[in-house]
Amino acid sequence: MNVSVNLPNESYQISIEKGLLSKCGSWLSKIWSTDKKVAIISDEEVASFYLDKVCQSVEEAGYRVVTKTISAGEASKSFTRAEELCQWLAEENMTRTDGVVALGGGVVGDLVGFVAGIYMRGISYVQMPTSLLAQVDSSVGGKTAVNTVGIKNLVGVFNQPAGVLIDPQTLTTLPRERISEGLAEVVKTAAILDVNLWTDLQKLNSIEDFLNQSESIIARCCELKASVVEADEKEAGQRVILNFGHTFGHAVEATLQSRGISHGEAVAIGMVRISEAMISYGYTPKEFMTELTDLLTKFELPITMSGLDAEAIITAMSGDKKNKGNALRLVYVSEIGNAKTLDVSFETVKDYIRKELNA
Ligand SMILES: NC(=O)c1ccc[n+]([C@@H]2O[C@H](COP(=O)([O-])OP(=O)(O)OC[C@H]3O[C@@H](n4cnc5c(N)ncnc54)[C@H](O)[C@@H]3O)[C@@H](O)[C@H]2O)c1
Ligand SMILES: O=C(O)C(=O)C[C@@H](O)[C@H](O)[C@H](O)COP(=O)(O)O
Ligand SMILES: [Zn+2]
Repeated sequence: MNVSVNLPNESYQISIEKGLLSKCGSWLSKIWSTDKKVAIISDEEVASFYLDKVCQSVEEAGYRVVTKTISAGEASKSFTRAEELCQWLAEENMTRTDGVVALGGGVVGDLVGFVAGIYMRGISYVQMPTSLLAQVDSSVGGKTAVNTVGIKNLVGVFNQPAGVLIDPQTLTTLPRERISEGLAEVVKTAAILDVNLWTDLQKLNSIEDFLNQSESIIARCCELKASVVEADEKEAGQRVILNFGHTFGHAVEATLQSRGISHGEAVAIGMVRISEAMISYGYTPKEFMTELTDLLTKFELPITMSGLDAEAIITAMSGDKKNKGNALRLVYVSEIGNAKTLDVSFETVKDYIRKELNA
């Protein structure tokens, strides 16, 4: 299955097929000439499963290959890792006419996409996402970033990949809680963009049921995200709806890093929290909450979290990139499959959070 992302300057294809990773060299040769040197960057866990296979296929296609692995986990989305990777690319004499592959989950994708955007002011890169979250969301659309001063994705660039290769077979080695994590972004995508996908998700009985249909659901999520990115590549307006659940979610994720909360778990909690608030003010229909929490529970995701520190959440939210002056731009579901935004003063949000979390 192929999905196109049509942009004024950098259109690209997303190829989705079980087993495609073993043929990634010939896939790559349709995008890059084989005289390029290719730097494949992965994390240690993903590398242990897939790096040899990818290297072999890329070399067989005729490319010169160099490889680098980083530690797995969110802590790698840092300036320090980005600088180390830039230094390594320089040591390997990588030039602007060469190419970089991001092989891994959203952490590798966001970090490597950022490095590819700044090394020599830009070197071509492709995404080979191996986690569900990266296959349905982070590998598409060109948002790249590192975290700093306790704020998620504070520094980054919009940098579209030259192509995205998705092999849903990689989900067989992904731990179950990471499948759940990716399903949080699938639920988000359906909630804001596609009532049909929402009802399809409701018909699934379990994570296993989802895995049986993963290829078509991944493709649907990519199509939906591509349509938003095509309409508003750099988040001047409509793209902001992809941030549903992320204002509170990112703050939870940043403040609970030491407890090992994942992005998807934090987004699940964030979607529930914003929907609670928006239902209480009459912006989101009441029935949405039961449907949302039923889906999240079925996919083994949290819907609430105790012990959140209101002041730490407020501080993390102050760095949200959607903020406009002293207002927070909040994304809410107006009806299933549609989302809208509401600008609310930071003072009002602070009062609400203190009231809710300190109750
Ligand atoms: N750029 C975007 O648009 C966008 C969208 C959503 C999320 N994100 C970012 O993505 C990150 C989360 O991504 P993630 O959930 O993929 O986390 P991750 O990259 O940390 O991967 C999760 C874990 O799964 C392992 N893993 C990945 N693929 C595997 C496989 N096939 N088999 C076995 N293990 C595997 C990784 O080594 C890691 O330990 C966050 O930093 C989030 O901010 C970015
Ligand atoms: O692609 C987008 O746009 C998104 O907002 C997708 C989100 O799922 C993702 O977590 C993104 O990285 C959040 O972006 P940010 O701009 O809030 O850092
Ligand atoms: Zn997200």
